[in-house]
Amino acid sequence: MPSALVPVPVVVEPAPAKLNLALHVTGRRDDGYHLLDSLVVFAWAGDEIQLRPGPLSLHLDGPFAPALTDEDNLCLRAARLAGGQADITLIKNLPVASGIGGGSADAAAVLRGLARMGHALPADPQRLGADVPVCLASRPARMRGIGEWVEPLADFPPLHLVLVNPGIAIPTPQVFAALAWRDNAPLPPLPDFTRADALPDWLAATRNDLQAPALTIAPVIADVLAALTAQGAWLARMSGSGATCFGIFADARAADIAAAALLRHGWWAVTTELAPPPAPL
Ligand SMILES: C[C@@](CO)(OP(=O)(O)O)[C@H](O)COP(=O)(O)OP(=O)(O)OC[C@H]1O[C@@H](n2ccc(N)nc2=O)[C@H](O)[C@@H]1O
Ligand SMILES: Nc1ncnc2c1ncn2[C@@H]1O[C@H](COP(=O)(O)OP(=O)(O)O)[C@@H](O)[C@H]1O
Repeated sequence: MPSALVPVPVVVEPAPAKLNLALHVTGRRDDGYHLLDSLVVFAWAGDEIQLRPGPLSLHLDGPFAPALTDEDNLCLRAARLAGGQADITLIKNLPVASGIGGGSADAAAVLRGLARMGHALPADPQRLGADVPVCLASRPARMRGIGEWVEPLADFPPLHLVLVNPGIAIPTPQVFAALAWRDNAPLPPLPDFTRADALPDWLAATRNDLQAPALTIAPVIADVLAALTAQGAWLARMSGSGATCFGIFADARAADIAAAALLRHGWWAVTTELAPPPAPL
């Protein structure tokens, strides 16, 4: 007689892409890390983490899995920091080293997933990366310090986004090292973003200070930004240390048309919207 199949419980945790809608570099600490003031949001487009009971192990799947190795993977480092055991599958949908926090979002998703399996969150998630605290929250937030101060925002308007990566991985330290000026003003005061035009007006008064140094390393970023603008984005800007750029469009149809055109350049391009916050832990 065949033995009864016992379903293995799976915890599925999304790892949404992190987007720095604005990023001002406001100083540098003695240890070389930079002080940031950034408005961060999270998009549906992202990786996926699956956790099954078992000894610690990692399986890589998805279109960008070949760009990664298992040993130094942030998923395993996150599980070790939390003292958790799990058989982890990472579906890698996001380009690697591309300014949208893929590794940090994966690490944060592993920590959230392990918490759902009964493990405590580590007290110091930023040891995994400066972006991990904001990725743990995974909701619109202002991020300061080197990333350890995260203030979630109460309300945020929906956005129709296109993410574009020209296929160049840029190491984050190289971009910070190429900064010409490190002592910029903080972000302007945050308005009530639900007010009509508050977000476009506010974004127009902000920048990504890492965009200029990234352009010196990967000039193709200028082509990506120009293509997003030509497709009708009301804002085209690089995220984090690049090279992924985002365009904000008036509606989903305009974003879809733009993404189709950008794919014809041979670039990675997806339409997406803001992700809902993770289920409470
Ligand atoms: C620049 C940002 C903006 O959100 O995003 P990404 O481009 O990585 O997505 C982040 O601050 C990146 O965070 P994360 O990728 O976790 O950085 P870490 O692994 O801690 O640091 C990688 C390296 O970047 C530099 N670094 C990072 C963060 C920071 N506030 N100052 C820095 O100077 C340091 O040289 C550090 O050695
Ligand atoms: N799960 C992971 N996903 C992406 N990158 C990872 C992961 N684990 C380790 N890394 C390493 O972390 C570095 C930063 O990758 P990533 O977080 O995608 O970039 P960024 O911080 O620019 O958004 C890469 O060099 C990559 O090799």
